[in-house]
Amino acid sequence: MSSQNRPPFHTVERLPQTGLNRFFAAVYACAIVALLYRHAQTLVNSTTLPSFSITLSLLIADLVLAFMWAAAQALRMCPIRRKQYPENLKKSVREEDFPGLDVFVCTADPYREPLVGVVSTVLSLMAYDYPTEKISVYVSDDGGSAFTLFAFMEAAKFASYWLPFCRDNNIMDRSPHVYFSSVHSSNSETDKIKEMYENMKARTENVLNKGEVGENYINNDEEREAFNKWEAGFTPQDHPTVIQVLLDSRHNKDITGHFLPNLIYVSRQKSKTSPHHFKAGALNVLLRVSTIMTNAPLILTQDCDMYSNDPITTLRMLCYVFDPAIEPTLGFMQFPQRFQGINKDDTYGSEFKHLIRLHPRGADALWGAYYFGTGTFFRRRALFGDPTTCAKTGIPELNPDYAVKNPIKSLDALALAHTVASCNYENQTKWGHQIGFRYGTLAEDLFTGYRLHCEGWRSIFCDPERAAFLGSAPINLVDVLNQCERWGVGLLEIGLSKYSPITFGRRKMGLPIGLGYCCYIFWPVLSIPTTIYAFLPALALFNGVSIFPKISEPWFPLYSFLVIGAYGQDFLEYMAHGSTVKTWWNAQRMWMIRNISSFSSSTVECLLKSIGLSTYGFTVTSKVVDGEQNKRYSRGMLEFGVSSPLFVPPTMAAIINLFSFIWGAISIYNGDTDVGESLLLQMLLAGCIVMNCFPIYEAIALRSDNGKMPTKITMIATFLAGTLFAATSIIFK
Ligand SMILES: O=c1ccn([C@@H]2O[C@H](COP(=O)(O)OP(=O)(O)O[C@H]3O[C@H](CO)[C@@H](O)[C@H](O)[C@H]3O)[C@@H](O)[C@H]2O)c(=O)[nH]1
Ligand SMILES: [Mn+2]
Repeated sequence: MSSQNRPPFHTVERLPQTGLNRFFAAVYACAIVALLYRHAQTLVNSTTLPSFSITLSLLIADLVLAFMWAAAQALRMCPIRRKQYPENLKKSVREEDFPGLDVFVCTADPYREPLVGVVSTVLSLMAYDYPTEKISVYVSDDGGSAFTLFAFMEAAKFASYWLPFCRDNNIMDRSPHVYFSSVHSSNSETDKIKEMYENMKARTENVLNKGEVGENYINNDEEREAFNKWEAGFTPQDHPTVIQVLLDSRHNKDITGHFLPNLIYVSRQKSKTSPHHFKAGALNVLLRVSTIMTNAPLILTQDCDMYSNDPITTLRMLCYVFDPAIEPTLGFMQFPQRFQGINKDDTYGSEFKHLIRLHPRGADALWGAYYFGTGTFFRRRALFGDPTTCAKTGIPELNPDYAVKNPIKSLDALALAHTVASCNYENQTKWGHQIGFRYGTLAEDLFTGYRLHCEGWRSIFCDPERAAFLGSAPINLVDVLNQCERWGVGLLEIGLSKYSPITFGRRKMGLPIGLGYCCYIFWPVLSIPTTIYAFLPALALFNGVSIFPKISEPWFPLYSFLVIGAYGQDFLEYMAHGSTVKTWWNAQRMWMIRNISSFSSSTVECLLKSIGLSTYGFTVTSKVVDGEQNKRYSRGMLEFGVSSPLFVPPTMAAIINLFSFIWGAISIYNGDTDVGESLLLQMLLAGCIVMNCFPIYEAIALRSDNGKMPTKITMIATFLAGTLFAATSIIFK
């Protein structure tokens, strides 16, 4: 059937708010210009050093905010929404014609990434409604752990029961971990599978707890030989390559006689002396190994905690692959990260509504959605050079067009796979620079997508109602802030490199797309204005110095409009997207905390890194759920507990704003009309920050559980806050 007269595989719709967004942007832009004019005027007229520095600080803060606002507007200009019709695809395309799919799953630490969750993710992906013999799952184990290999050996056995069970009963939750946590009453078949699952889980946990794969857990010589690779001296940081084919779709069948997908365990060679480029390096090894073994034209990259939540996601993706109008330059398709286990009002603002779900719709309309590291289907070819020229790798088998001849277990294929997984293989090659996932940043995901876009590849954002993938988000503040700090470092590494979106990106793709990227890449610079606004107005208030306009001045309504406009738009977008008021409130609180804590720390780290004083690396976010912590999280409490320096800035902001606010309130009560008049905006700002900091006061003074604020942090923050009060009172005098 020609593509003109068949029912559509997908549609695009422009979102109705576009006109309103544009109008509001025009008005708001005028207000920003007026504000900057006021700052310039005040700066010129300022006569004392304190007033000059205050105005300069506010000018810098507002310039950064204005820049980030402009960047976001690029994404608000014409957002679109896409829909897929997999039922139409199924009518027009035969299953035999579906392309092969290589799935990459990365894991890095069996202790921080619990194995039951990791194997459940992989099982959920193996169980797609897709011809099983066309799926190959490659697991990268950067933890170099025999326990991870053992867990996958167990999973391979369990798969031959689990896959037919899902298929025959049309199960939607294909992660066994998720399915068995919700299904209780059942029939004998379910009970049997559940028992097998529990058994697999128990064996995996036993091995991990014992710290060795005991002889009674090993079934045959092939398995024994595999574990023999963990000889003395084998450590996660220093070990040879281990590649183990656990399922071979040409030979291994499930209990109903269907072929199983390929399942391959890969732990690349590591050496303390060669850089391994974290996740990007792991993905490049999988890219090479899979090119040699199966070379499927499509690739799905997945984090170990992001399981498939919808078995037809692969069909949705094919709706674009089979569209000849889109296909030639289609580099990748991104499904948003969505999360399971987030509490009712999302205490830590983990869903990142704008960055993950709303802004990509705008980017999709401009050129293409961002690559978020997980939930992404790539065309293999896109990772090998621009749409017109395929990069040369020097090995015929390492070419996206190569037709694989050797079976995956053949000695030739395995030998070559070991070679390309060795740690020196990439030296003096284009890997990580022009081929594969890109190096040089801890935000390898965004950077790789960005470079692909610069090369001329496009991408598509699919956000179906039922989440395609669900993953875990950290449930304690220190993990949240550490994760953000890493992102911040990674993003600044891109922003400060020769690939900055302001220069390189704008030249390659034009201003709007370059700006759209700035919204992500320069996200950490929000630390500058947020820190200024969190401290300066309160410190000035305490010293009776007015830095904002009086109520009677004509500038007062301008300030009110700028603040209410920005927060109001954000609030309305949250509401329109089905959030609760509390969710929005938490998100804006976390915006403040992240900016003054994680992102200011990222900025410092990045500066230190650029002069060679820091070797900040990729710390894997823990996916372990602690029972007590989880209880407090579900009650919406902020979890401090450990003495992290990242808690100091928010605690200082809490203390300084509280004192200044109380001082202001007392002055007003005493009839000091000047405070009511000229310091009103500072009072309001301090009041809002105090409201945001309620959980911090609670953690300092009212809690006795393990998640309370450590006394050490309270003392350090109080001391620093006191120093700031003292210092400013000298300056302002
Ligand atoms: O040296 C490493 C470090 C991490 N990982 C894997 O990378 C994934 C993401 O790590 P995680 O600790 O979960 O980081 P997050 O901050 O949650 O991840 C977000 O941010 C990363 C970039 O910082 C992206 O790669 C991810 O896709 C994105 O979900 C996990 O599967 C890890 O196992 C490796 O394979 N090797
Ligand atoms: Mn993660």
